[in-house]
Amino acid sequence: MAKPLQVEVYNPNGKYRVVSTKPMPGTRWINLLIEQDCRLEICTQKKTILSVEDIISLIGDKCDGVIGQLTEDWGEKLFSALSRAGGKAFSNMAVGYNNVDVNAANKYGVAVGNTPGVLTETTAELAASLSLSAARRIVEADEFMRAGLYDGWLPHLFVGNLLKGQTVGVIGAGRIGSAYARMMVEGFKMNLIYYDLYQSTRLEKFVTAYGQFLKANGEQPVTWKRASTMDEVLREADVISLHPVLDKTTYHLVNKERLAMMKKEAILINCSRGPVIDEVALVEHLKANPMFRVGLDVFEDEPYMKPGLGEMKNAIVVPHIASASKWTREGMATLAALNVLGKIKGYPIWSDPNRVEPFLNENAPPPAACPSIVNSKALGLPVSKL
Ligand SMILES: NC(=O)C1=CN([C@@H]2O[C@H](COP(=O)(O)OP(=O)(O)OC[C@H]3O[C@@H](n4cnc5c(N)ncnc54)[C@H](O)[C@@H]3O)[C@@H](O)[C@H]2O)C=CC1
Ligand SMILES: O=C(O)C(=O)CO
Repeated sequence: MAKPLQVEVYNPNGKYRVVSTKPMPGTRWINLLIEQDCRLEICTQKKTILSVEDIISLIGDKCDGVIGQLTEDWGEKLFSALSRAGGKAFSNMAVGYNNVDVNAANKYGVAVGNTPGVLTETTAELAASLSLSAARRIVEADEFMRAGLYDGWLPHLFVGNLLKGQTVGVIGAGRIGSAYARMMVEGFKMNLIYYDLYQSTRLEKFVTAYGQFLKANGEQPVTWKRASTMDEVLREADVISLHPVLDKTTYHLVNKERLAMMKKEAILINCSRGPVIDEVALVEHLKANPMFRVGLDVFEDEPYMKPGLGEMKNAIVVPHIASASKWTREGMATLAALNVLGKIKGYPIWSDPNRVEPFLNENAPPPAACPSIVNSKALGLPVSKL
């Protein structure tokens, strides 16, 4: 028999058994669970990505709920194991849940939570950082400096792109895409073109109002346009940032043909999910177009990069850190724990997953609701009146 995974146990006599597959930042989430009579078991095994078998062993014979990670494969096997153990709730510590087979969860009556809202600005800030770093070639310049190659100012040294007055393109203007768009428009006075299945009226109103403000101050106003196709964004924008969910419709959304539509000196940013870009085609495109630059937080075969990507000077690569601010990660842990706790306690579902602030206020008890359950309708769960 395989050796059991290492766990740390809090409140051993708690009535409800909750498992967290990883230690998570902060302590509030731990306290919230143990104050509500949960025995919490946190897997502390030194193994970055747990297998399905590892998680089945953590679930064991009795488990009321699990807090898991986006690196885990939550499908039929795990939901059936959780259901057999009496579990009714699982929450990803992430807003994206492409690692979860929601139909399988529905089949076993397991509620699936995610953590929207708390990571919107943090993720958008990283997309903005990558945009700036790519435009001004910051990583290349840093490497050059550290290599001792700088021997004096030169007119052509690391010349990049001025963002002001250029066009920023956003694909997927939901919570994060809209926050990124606002940062780039307001911060750098860029014009906006976006593509989404839905109209983002709040974003449009923001850019209109900011444009009017600039005009009233004698400056060139910024503009916005909602594109009717994604290709329009790719052709027109100078900086393009990808923020859709990953599903069948967005897999390889950016492929060889679409890369060819983009401007030769365009910048492409991906802080959504790796498979939204065909990474093999991207490597070829980067090789053929040295002035084209990318900033990537996510990768098609995470944690691996496709061959050649790591050697490309025109690529900035960071290890899926877009949501990595202390406040956000602690908030994600809190929301994930409250999703599981709320379902165990029979609480209703919070009516607006875009308005999660009441759950994050450390000076007040959280509302008696599950902050965000993605399959609440399918399971017929009641909605909170709060
Ligand atoms: N790199 C990281 O650390 C992080 C990555 N993410 C990723 O970002 C994604 C978006 O998060 P939110 O903005 O909170 O979600 P959201 O649901 O508010 O926004 C997603 C948007 O994508 C749009 N969309 C869906 N299919 C599309 C298509 N085929 N073409 C164009 N637009 C499409 C939707 O209409 C929606 O407006 C998450 O699902 C997750 O995968 C989120 C947080 C951190
Ligand atoms: O929340 C998500 O979807 C993430 O990728 C976490 O950073």
